Amino acid sequence: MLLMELLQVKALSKVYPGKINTQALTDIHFNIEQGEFVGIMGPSGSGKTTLLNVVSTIDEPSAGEVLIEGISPHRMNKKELARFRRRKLGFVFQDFNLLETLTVAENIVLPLTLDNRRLSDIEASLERVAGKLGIADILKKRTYEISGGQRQRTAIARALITSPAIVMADEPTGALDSGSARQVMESLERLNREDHTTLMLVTHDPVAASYCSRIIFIKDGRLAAEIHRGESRQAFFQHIIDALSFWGGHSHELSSIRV
Ligand SMILES: Nc1ncnc2c1ncn2[C@@H]1O[C@H](COP(=O)(O)OP(=O)(O)OP(=O)(O)O)[C@@H](O)[C@H]1O
Repeated sequence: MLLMELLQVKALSKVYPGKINTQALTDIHFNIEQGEFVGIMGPSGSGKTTLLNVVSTIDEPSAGEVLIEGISPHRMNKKELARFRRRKLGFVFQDFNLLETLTVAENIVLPLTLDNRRLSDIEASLERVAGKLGIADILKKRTYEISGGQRQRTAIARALITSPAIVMADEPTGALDSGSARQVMESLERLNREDHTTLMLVTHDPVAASYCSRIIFIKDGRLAAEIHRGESRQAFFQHIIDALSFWGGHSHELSSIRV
């Protein structure tokens, strides 16, 4: 497949109005190509979540433009935007956002049932994503009966079931122990490698970030640096640590971490 700019972010700024305005993002430019796995890092308060929220249409930009597959979702009306989100975007959150009263399977297929798909299509899609995420054997369980890592893999399966253009994740490993975090990141890496799923995630965890193919650092709401992964995840991890100690962002916590 030809490389294509799946996401284009142009001159993006975000101001939160208040007694004193907060300039959370200033003149951000970057692109994500189809099949990339991009991490966003930076110190606390640097604007990572704001960036993800504006790019993922949860929030509105104050200036500038976001294009997804060449289309500007921020110009859509409410109904168009809801449909665009459901079909084109996959969301993964730190705290999973699963419905406790539903089973794992029911949670995963929710976006399709909301879209009135045929039952046979829904079942085929469920089988496909559950297999990919290694959760085929827990589909009948309720979400309170499964582990944190399994919950997050359920949430990822739900994000993927519509075959979205891009999956966006905010601290997907933030609520997990290191072993479950690793499994979740390995699942995401596999989805990216085998299916060319395009992923954008915000993380402060350099181990999680080392599974990405590119990291964009932001500081004080501006783009600060960008690094690419070569062959080895170990070497990329070291690059990330070096960049964090230069640009700021949790590097002091890392002295004893194993990759
Ligand atoms: N809803 C809001 N209203 C006003 N100011 C906000 C709002 N959300 C974030 N901010 C401010 O915007 C700036 C960027 O915040 P943001 O949450 O995007 O940073 P972050 O890099 O994700 O931080 P963290 O790593 O701590 O989650 C901060 O100064 C923050 O206080």
